[in-house]
Amino acid sequence: MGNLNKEIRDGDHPDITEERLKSTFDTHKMAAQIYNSQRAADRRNEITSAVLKIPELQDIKPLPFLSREEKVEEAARKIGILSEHLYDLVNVNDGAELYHLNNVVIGGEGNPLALHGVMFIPVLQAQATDEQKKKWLYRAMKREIIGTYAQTEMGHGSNLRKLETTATYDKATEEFVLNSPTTTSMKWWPGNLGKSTNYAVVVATLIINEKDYGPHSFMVQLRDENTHKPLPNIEVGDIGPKMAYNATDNGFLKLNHLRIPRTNMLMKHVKVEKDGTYIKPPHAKMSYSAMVHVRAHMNNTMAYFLASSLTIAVRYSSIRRQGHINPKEPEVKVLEYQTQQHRLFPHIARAYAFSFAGAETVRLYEKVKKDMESGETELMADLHALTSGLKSVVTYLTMQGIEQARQSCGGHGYSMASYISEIYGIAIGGCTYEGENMVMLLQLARYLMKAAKAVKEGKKVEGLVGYLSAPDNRHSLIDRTPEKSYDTYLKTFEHIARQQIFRAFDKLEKMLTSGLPHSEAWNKCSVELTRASRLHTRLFIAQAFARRVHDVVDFHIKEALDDLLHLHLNYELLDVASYALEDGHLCGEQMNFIRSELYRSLGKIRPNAVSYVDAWELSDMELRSVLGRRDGHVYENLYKWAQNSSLNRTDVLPVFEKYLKPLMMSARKNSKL
Ligand SMILES: CCCCCCCCC/C=C/C(=O)SCCNC(=O)CCNC(=O)[C@H](O)C(C)(C)COP(=O)(O)OP(=O)(O)OC[C@H]1O[C@@H](n2cnc3c(N)ncnc32)[C@H](O)[C@@H]1OP(=O)(O)O
Ligand SMILES: Cc1cc2nc3c(=O)[nH]c(=O)nc-3n(C[C@H](O)[C@H](O)[C@H](O)COP(=O)(O)OP(=O)(O)OC[C@H]3O[C@@H](n4cnc5c(N)ncnc54)[C@H](O)[C@@H]3O)c2cc1C
Repeated sequence: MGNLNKEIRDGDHPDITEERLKSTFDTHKMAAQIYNSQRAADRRNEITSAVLKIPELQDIKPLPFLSREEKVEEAARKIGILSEHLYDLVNVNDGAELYHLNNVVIGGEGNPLALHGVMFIPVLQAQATDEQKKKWLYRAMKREIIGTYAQTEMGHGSNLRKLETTATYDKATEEFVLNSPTTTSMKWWPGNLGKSTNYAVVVATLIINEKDYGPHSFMVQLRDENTHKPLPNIEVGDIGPKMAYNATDNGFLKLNHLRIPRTNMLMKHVKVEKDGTYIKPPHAKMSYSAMVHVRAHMNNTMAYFLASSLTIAVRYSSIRRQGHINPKEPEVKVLEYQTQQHRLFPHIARAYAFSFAGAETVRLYEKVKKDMESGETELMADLHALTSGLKSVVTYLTMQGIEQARQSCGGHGYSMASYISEIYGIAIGGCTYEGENMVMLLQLARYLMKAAKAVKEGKKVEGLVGYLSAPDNRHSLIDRTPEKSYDTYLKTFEHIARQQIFRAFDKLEKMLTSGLPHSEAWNKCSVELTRASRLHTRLFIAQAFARRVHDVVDFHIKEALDDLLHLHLNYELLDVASYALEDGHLCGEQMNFIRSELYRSLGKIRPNAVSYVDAWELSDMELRSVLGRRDGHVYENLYKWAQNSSLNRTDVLPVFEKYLKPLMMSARKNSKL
């Protein structure tokens, strides 16, 4: 049968092997849970092995030692080589395989085709007519052209209805005139817009006969297909270095009365006829589909970022020895400290939870996408509410978890050798892109307030907000349930979310009744509203985790996931317990119960800690971290890694003669006086 932990190899650091030998579950079977099927988990490993055999696809040196130009070039070089091998390495119609290939070969810092795959192709798939697909989509899929999604402007990102770029219809020539009238109207931020792409779907405010029809999508050719020079009336460039993600050329774009044919507006759902007649889409927000596409997939991306940093931190914590618990025994692995466990294990549980919630979200997204193809839009509001809440909560909690992982690695966590700072930098972009987190929490709040209103009016609500109509206990039964029955926990989460939703609703209603205009009342309640959204979303995440554990058949996997779920529920509940203490739903005694369950959980997770992160099956190539090495041989490799520093090329730097020597000479001269 072999070892349950599939990462064990001869020659590994004995401390990490010791951890792996304790595994109570088969890590590859657990990978099947994380990646949603055994086949998907197998394919990831097959792809990694195949990539490792292609020398040109390996990093030329550790990425932190590359300049920005070198990063951009490296990513482009690899994209070129990948194109030659693509069909041998992956099924190009499988998004998960492509995503994995990208993570292994290129990593998260970006590449010239990042937005091409993530938004340009999806927006064409969703919003282009069949004729437009023939013209652009199939060429895009073959990579004959490279595109991006250019929506955000220097002055407006969140409030799409105030985009300043205009697309004015000229009936006489049957063209749209695209114009950026001000500095703030310049497109600013779109990934790969700066230097890589030659096409973009540009989102602009449609004007017909001086009437504003709001944001619409237009296909714009930016650069000559052969010379790559920007076309006339187009200014385009890179916006400069960012916190991270610097292999990507996020760009700016200024359109100067650029004329494009009428047929360049994406018209699957919405139309402008030759005579300027506007035909409405079946749902006003269908053109927001590319954003919903990314939001729906972000849970899994964030779970991946979180799992990556935890893999690094937990593996490192198993070989790092410092201090004593029993003074008579040798120094312990830092993973033995309860504080270290409390710092890391709840985030491991969250990474699993986000992945399971992500799988449910993608399923709903796929259904809505299919419905939309036939003009059916009923579930769009549910999906928008769910993805708005999840993208906000999951990115925020991921940020917290990655930072804890960094701190848990002590000083070496701060070195780029850990690579955690880059992962952090890439991940936290998610708090902002695809809708700033507060803005998106407030979108969910609109949906929750509608549901609360319906309940107050005596109507029954269903689906994601069904619990608002369900019976509630005055007091939580949390300490009176048999072990491994999570119903009472979930009921307590429901109670907390319900109370906060109605608290925000009542506050809003009171202000409205007092005569305050809706938008002002809304603003004055917005902190309470975002709290309601967060609690509703955290309930969903806990429910999705419990649903998955419930469905698992394999005994050992179920047991291991059950331990994580138990930790998750106790940790998360403690985090939001003040809401339940306020109205006496939980009492002090129950808080003690939750705390002691949490500490018990940490102990239960401890022997499997390395295996829980190993189950993500993240190879050394994709982790790019000295601290997170699979074999645990960190110290000698830290030293090797530092040799890459260009400062070590000579023993004495020119700055010595130029600045330091004169400084010291003059100081010495002065002290002799
Ligand atoms: C490797 C990987 C790592 C790295 C990968 C890195 C890739 C990064 C790529 C990043 C790309 C980007 O950021 S692209 C740019 C992303 N930009 C954004 O996300 C902008 C965020 N802003 C918005 O989405 C909008 O402006 C929003 C906030 C929703 C407000 O829109 P509006 O003003 O038009 O609408 P409102 O008046 O607020 O709402 C009117 C009604 O419409 C509903 N509504 C709004 N949007 C809806 C939607 N999508 N579907 C259904 N319904 C919707 C609302 O719920 C309301 O319903 P009722 O309540 O019933 O009336
Ligand atoms: C890494 C990265 C990649 C990106 N890629 C792309 C891309 O490919 N294509 C593209 O088009 N864009 C892209 N963007 C832009 C991104 O989508 C926007 O920056 C994002 O939507 C936020 O909008 P904003 O910058 O206007 O923020 P702002 O709205 O200016 O936010 C500033 C503050 O105002 C608050 N605020 C704003 N409106 C409200 C409100 N109504 N209620 C309460 N508070 C509010 C926010 O909460 C925030 O605290 C990218 C951004 C980043 C960081």
